[in-house]
Amino acid sequence: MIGFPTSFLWGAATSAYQIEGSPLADGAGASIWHRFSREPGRVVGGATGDSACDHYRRYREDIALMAWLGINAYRFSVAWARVVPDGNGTLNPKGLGFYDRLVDALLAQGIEPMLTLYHWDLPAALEDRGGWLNPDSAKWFGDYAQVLFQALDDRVRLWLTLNEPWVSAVLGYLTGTHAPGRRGLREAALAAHHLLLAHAEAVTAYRAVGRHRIGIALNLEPQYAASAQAEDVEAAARRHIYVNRWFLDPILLGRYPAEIPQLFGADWPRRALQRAGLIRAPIDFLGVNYYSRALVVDDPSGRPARGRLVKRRDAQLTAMGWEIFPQGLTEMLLWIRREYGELPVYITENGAACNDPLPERGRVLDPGRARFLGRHLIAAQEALGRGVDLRGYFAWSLLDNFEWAYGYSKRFGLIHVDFATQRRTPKMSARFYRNLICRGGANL
Ligand SMILES: OC[C@@H]1[C@@H](O)[C@H](O)[C@@H](O)c2nc(CNc3ccccc3)cn21
Repeated sequence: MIGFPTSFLWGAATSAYQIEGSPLADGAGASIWHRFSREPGRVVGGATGDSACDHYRRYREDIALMAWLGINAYRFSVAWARVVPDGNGTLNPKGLGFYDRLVDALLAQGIEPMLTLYHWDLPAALEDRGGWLNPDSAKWFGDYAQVLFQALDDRVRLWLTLNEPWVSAVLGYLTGTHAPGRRGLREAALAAHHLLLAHAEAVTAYRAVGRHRIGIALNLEPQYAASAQAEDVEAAARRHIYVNRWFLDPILLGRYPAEIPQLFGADWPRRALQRAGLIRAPIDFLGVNYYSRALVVDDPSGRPARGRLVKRRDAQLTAMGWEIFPQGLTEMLLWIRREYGELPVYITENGAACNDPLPERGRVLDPGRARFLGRHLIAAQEALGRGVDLRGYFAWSLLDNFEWAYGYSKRFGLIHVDFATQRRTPKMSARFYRNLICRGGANL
């Protein structure tokens, strides 16, 4: 088995709304998650990101933990409304100042920053102007990206435009389970199209001023038919288009999959097809967020892909109910290479929610998470050995944090957070990952 290259990035990932807290501090504007989490019934336990991990104030302590962990890279996101409180207008120097200090503190520890421009927390002021349904949203995002490129491209060398635009569009505009909580197939398709145009706007802007590399992080999930019956095989194929190709094709090929308008039918925004070519602004690398596979049965009532997810009776599941399926990571990475050619890839998220025990004498025994990480790193190593240009791995997540609609009820962290006291406790999985990084991933 081929080893990991010495240049391999061993990282951990977070996002602004999930860890920072202080959402309105120092002139920051509200985001759609600040607003959505306050709506009754939206988040388990009525939780909000008001405190989260208090990272806005404790970032130096957290960077010391990163240094102890031995990671050489850290993926974080910028809260758009901290930097541009009304989303498209006056800059907030204090908001930008936080990220300026964060980047400097990371570099001082030899930790490479990977900056995600957008991780679901749209400024609420832009939602009031239609949000991702407004055709101007691409320009709003491009203007915001430009501000960050100017301020940080002298130190940030790895940029991501969007985190999982599929989730933003589908959960934010179809199922309504994420902010802004709207429900409509037409809205989801339109939001998705504008998110893709926004991605292209930022990449194009970066080409004019940027000196380093820019990509996008996508949730990619291999779709398997639950049986050999033709209707299940076809349902899995439809969901593969819906979950994976809907975004990969326009970003990497400049066209939507032919099947997409059929899946959406009359709800598909007609002009989208003509403008798909604008979306292919060549990227330098692809971020793959991998958690699990999907097992699919035919479901004529399921919209838009007419497929339903099932679980094998003997499946090993995480605390999210997601099947633990490391081989799906190898297969997804190999498929991307076959389908879209040689493109550097980073695993920008991979991790598991576990029912961790409470800290006891300064220890949290989470063997399941350590095993999850180990098995997925073996799967990543397999892909490397078969020619995938894999550049790095970012464990989700550095810290237990605000897990969106699940609030604080699901823990993904390598480091336990007691949200009442903000005490951090590295888990067994953190020690496992630290030891693994120390030996460059050898002897997995
Ligand atoms: O759920 C764990 C993480 C989440 O905390 C991150 O913010 C987000 O980037 C993230 N994406 C996935 C995988 N994609 C997904 C699919 C459906 C619903 C929610 C997430 C998992 N996660």
